[in-house]
Amino acid sequence: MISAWSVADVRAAEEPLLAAGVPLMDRAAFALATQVLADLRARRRSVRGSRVSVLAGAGNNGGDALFAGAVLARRGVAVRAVLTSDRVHDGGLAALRAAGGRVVDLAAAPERVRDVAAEVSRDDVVLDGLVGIGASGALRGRAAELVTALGEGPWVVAVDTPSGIGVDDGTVPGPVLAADRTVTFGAAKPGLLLPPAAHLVGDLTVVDIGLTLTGPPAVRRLEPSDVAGTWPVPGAEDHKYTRGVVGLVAGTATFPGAAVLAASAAVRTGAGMVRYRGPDAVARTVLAARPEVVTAPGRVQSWVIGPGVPPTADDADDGQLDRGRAGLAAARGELAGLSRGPVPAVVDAGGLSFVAESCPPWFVLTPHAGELRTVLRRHGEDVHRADVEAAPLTWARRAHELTGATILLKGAVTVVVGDGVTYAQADAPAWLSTAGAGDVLAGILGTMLAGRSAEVVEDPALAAEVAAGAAVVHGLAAERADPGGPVAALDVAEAVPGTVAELLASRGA
Ligand SMILES: NC(=O)C1=CN([C@@H]2O[C@H](COP(=O)(O)OP(=O)(O)OC[C@H]3O[C@@H](n4cnc5c(N)ncnc54)[C@H](O)[C@@H]3O)[C@@H](O)[C@H]2O)[C@@H](O)CC1
Ligand SMILES: [K+]
Repeated sequence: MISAWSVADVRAAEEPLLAAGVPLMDRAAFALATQVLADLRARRRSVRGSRVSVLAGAGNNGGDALFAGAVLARRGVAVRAVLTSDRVHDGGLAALRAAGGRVVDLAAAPERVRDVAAEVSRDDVVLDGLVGIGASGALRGRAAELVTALGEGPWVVAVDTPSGIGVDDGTVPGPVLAADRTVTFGAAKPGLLLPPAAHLVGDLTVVDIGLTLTGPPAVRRLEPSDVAGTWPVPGAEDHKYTRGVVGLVAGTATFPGAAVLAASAAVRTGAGMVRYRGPDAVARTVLAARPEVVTAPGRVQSWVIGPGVPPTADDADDGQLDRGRAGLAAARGELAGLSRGPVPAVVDAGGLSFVAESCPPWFVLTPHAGELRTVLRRHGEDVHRADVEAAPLTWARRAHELTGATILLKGAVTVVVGDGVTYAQADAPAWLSTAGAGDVLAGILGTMLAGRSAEVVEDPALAAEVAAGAAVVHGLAAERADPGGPVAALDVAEAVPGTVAELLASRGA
């Protein structure tokens, strides 16, 4: 798992060490320089004679970059520091000069921004030390002008964070130089994992500078090993009810495919059984694709409600909205017969249209940005889809506060907000953004929740962890279905058994 801590937590962890005179900046700068040397060797074989620009802002972030520049200059790299502010870290600047680095002061010569940007663009590596965890708002002044003027070209290494991202919330309020690599100090920061800023981070390298971070992380990212470690493997005593039965309310005569995709994914993820609830015509289509599915009512350990169901009854919902409402009531534990007490539920697509009332955390809503906007508007928030896309964490959190449910906000980076926990999962290859991918995710998640049904109802934070785990499995299955090309949703579902087998095999490794 990658854990990210807030700026306040990182500063609190630094404080006692700085008071004790621990040379944190030296450690950070040395680790940064070591990484840049490795990148230079990998990219152009020889370090000597290569050219590096250090973009240095006013604070300690610039200090890190300048000290690293000094280390590089001593190794024979031609280093140019570009200063964007009339303040600069004196020690860092002195070290760079002493090591033979050149200095361009843009604060003193603002008219040179374009020319300097053109020169910097031709370098082998650019170190972005304009601003780090001290950033407030969008990048301003000469720093903003320089970043805007810089074209594509050099390999960009961001120092601690890509300058100008919302370090705690992952927003991108203004110009940011997209990094190929981010070397971050002490711990990852939330904005490095959260969208949209996460798309500007490149490869993330977390450097240990001796900070001890206590308390829960602000944002986590599960890795495959985390999912492998908690996957329920059936034993000799298990049967379909202990494995978990998934109740599925999905599809209509107009959208039968969603039911097939969600059912296939649930079967392929290892559900003890899938009970399909829906119109006869759709049930026949589902059975034709997956004869393992059962259509008789009975006990379930989780519900999946809404894939392929329209949001309003006027759009020929074929009775699915009523079946979905009944399923949700059962998941609350209010309908004896359909389940024994409360069970987890995945609420997707059309199912989202009736989650107005307060939900327990074991309800996982799985909207994309447009659907989240609709849920929020129903709760009185004046919000547009673009707002959700610009600040996914903020709005997923708000939806969690308003509904009580765990929120899985789908996107290239999926954000999951549950009871006191947040996950940001970047598992999905871009090829996965196709019709039906969400239906498959719902089936995978429903099965994973059914397998740990009682635990999820008992532990308010667990639904979020399972949801993040489902995003991992979904992404891995997509890669397996087609490494590097177009991928069809049903192929992703079919790739889940191999994915799970690989995860389980890695447990012993
Ligand atoms: N505190 C420490 O002990 C350590 C700090 N480290 C480095 O220090 C950084 C934090 O240093 P600082 O607290 O000095 O803060 P930063 O260097 O991140 O930024 C503060 C400076 O940037 C300016 N600034 C803020 N927002 C801006 C914006 N939107 N546009 C343009 N300029 C803006 C401010 O006026 C201020 O001068 C970390 O990110 C890390 O790189 C590391 O050396 C590790 C140890
Ligand atoms: K930076």
